[in-house]
Amino acid sequence: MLEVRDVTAGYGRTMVLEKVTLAVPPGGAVAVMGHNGAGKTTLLRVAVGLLPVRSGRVFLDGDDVTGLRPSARVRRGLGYVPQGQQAFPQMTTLENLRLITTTRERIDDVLDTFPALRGLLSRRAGLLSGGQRQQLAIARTLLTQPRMLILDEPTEGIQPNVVAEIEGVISALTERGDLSVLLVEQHVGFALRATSSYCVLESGRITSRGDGGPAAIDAVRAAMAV
Ligand SMILES: Nc1ncnc2c1ncn2[C@@H]1O[C@H](COP(=O)(O)OP(=O)(O)OP(=O)(O)O)[C@@H](O)[C@H]1O
Repeated sequence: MLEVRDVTAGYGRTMVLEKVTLAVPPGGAVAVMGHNGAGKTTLLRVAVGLLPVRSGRVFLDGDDVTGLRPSARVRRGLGYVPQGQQAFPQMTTLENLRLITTTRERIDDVLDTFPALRGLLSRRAGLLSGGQRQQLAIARTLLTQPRMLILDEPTEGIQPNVVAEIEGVISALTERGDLSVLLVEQHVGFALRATSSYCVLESGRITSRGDGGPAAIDAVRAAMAV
């Protein structure tokens, strides 16, 4: 589980987050929504340890990890998939996966979640579509066997006809029960279907939060229309 408690953080003298509190329970899935520039990526960077807090604390499985580097948080079960479908373009899909582990069983296990990648193992990552590269990026992170997975806008820049495929993969992950998920996502309908609760971030503050599910769409749209 992840808890961000009363966090204020920013860049230089500019504070982006103001006393943000958010918890992802064990096995739970929380969506963070908000307009461009609201501070969503900044919040994820604080959770991962890429940006220090100005005040407040970050807890992972109940332990205070505020002062820990990203690598130490990864060792404690945190997985982070940043924006932009990152992969090594000159390497094949399989080579990208084998950078994380060479254990074939673990790669096979992860490929069960991404059957679309099975036929692409010898293709260079630079030749994959955006949707395929996003699946590869998530697969690579899953190979580290995280208990807490953080995803930053996984459907961004993906062609509309394959967005549903990405959504299917993420919904399967949030339903696993042994994985907690924090998801930043612009597609409100999908984000609410895939998660059990949501919060809306506006100008670095959480202005609305509640249970997920399709019934929350109107509340989120209203919160984001302000
Ligand atoms: N490295 C940085 N240095 C200075 N300011 C930054 C930096 N990264 C982001 N910001 C600023 O912090 C604010 C929040 O940015 P952030 O990327 O967290 O927003 P976001 O909600 O994720 O937006 P988007 O949906 O566009 O990704 C913005 O005003 C942005 O310009």
